[in-house]
Amino acid sequence: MSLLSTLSSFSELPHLPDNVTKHAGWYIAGAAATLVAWRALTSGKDKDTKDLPHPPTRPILGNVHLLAGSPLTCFDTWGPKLGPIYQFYMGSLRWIIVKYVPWRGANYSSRASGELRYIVTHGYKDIATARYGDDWRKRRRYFMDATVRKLGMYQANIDAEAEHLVKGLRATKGVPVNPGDYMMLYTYNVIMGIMFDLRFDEPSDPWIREEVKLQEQFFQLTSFSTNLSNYFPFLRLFPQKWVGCRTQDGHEWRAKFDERMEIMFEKLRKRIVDGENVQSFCAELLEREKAGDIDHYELLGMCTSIIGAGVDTTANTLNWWILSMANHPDIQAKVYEEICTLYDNIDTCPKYEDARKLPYLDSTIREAVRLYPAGPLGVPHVSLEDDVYEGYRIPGGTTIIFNSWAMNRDPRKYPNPSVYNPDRYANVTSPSSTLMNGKFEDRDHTSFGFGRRACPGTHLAESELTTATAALLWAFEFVRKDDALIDTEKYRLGLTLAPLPYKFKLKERRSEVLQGKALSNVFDPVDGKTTVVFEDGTTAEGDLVIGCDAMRTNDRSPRTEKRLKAAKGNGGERKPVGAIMDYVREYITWVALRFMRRSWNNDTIDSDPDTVPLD
Ligand code: HEM
Repeated sequence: MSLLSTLSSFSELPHLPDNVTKHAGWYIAGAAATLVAWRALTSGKDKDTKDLPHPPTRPILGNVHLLAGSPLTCFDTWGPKLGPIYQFYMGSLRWIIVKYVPWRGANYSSRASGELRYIVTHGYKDIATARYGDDWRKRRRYFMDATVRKLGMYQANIDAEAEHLVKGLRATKGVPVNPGDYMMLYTYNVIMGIMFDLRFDEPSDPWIREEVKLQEQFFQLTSFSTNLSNYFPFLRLFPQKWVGCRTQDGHEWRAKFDERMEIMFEKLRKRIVDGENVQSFCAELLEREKAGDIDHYELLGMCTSIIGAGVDTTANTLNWWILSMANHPDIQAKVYEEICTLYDNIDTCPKYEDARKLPYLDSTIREAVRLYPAGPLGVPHVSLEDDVYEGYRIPGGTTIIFNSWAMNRDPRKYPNPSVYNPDRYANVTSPSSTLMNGKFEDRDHTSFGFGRRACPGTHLAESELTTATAALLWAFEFVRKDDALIDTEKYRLGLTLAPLPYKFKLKERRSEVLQGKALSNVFDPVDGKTTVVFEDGTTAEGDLVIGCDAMRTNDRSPRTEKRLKAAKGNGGERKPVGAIMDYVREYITWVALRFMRRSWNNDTIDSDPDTVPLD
């Protein structure tokens, strides 16, 4: 379900006017007649081309019922049988999924339309959902100017944030916390530093909690079950509120996000007016707005993309890397040894300039990015024009998913693909940001996307990951809570791919040196407890818990908020009958999806007569 949520945001259809509902019968009859006529007119055409293979489909549903469970597993099953390129149906929509198809040209570089996406981006005036064209190119160029050409200008910030990350975790004094919150604070602060020259101290800061909530709401707003009419257009014949289309929530989300951004911009303007020379990306954007190069909505849209794409992705990659270190003490020890031998100034927290010279550390990061891509199915692309690929017809406007998950785990390229083995990158020296622009076969992995839409934040992500991992490992040892390996093949697929909550201990390595005193931190492998002695003589012990649950703390969807307000009787706008309808709709959706899965989950590709024969 969660993946579908992500994917669904790329396939919404335009809204039909309300009066459609009055003439539903005529519309259905008209649509059926058009379909028959179209079939008659087009049959026999394109004799030289063929349709792509596809898994068995059900009338109306297509393949939605199979994907609703675990899409990655579903694609893992279909892929070996259907080959490197095949199609499947999301209700009435045909999507294509590819593996090892190195399309780089403009044709496969656009994005799909969608009503909610239109709302939350002020009409695609951002980077990530913008259609291919001059406006997208311009915004992407401005962004990359800051994060590639001028990255050096922000590096001191990133170094300082990595040190804050270490200090923040040390300051918890062994009280169990969720380090995932600290990773998120780190990546959010890096982005806020670049955009506004601003930072926050604590993950518990109300501004940060609100941010976590907004990101989660954004994800829910574009989720599968709230947008069923994307795939089943006949649902558009009903009032959209009945079928869960949450346009009003989309407007509210946008208003809230804009309000927060305007507060940031106001602070920035004031500092500039006061004569401060603020070096920040948004200060540059304000200049560009003044010069008429961009309008205010583009300004806000770009902020949406950068925060939306740049925080959770890198934070969860760090969570996966920590998990990998905790699972592999031998690998962890080797990285630490590399830090000790190659880094001269071991008494101070390493900075990027030193960390980037540690090849084994670099391999451990690449391996985590390969095995756990933040967006395992990337962001769907859309083709602009009709095309024929190896004899297959690919109509313009088709949604195309690049299956990074499968590509990164192909045993032909990565022997024992699910094993965390940094040595596979022993001879790779070029950064991913360089390799992704070279030959497809030479890439270290495909986690940063494809062609012209490939991630423009790759350089920044590389710098953030290198700086933070070196600082963390310099300061702490990650120790598994018990002997059993933490299961890395289970995950939560929400906004990005996140590990399930897992427990480990942070054993401080350098407290003595950092504090200038012979303080101790002792990990007892027998009872599994770590005791840290602090400067003031106090001691503490405890587990540190990491996991995606942190991303959900305090989370409440707009709908839940309204319900709570209504329940408290404090005048929430939603009337009780509206709340009941919400429950009923959610329940029906839930039952329907469970029913569909139970009824058809015995389907196999081979047993279905509709399946296109495979060689
Ligand atoms: C480990 C970290 C990251 C990973 C794995 C990652 C991955 C991706 C992927 C797979 C895409 C879609 C590419 C495609 O459509 O083919 C993407 C797009 C994007 N990413 Fe990243 N990303 C990361 C970090 C960042 C950061 C730090 C930023 C910015 C601060 C960022 C900004 C963007 C933007 C703006 C897009 C949309 C590009 C477009 O549509 O033209 N990403 N990213």
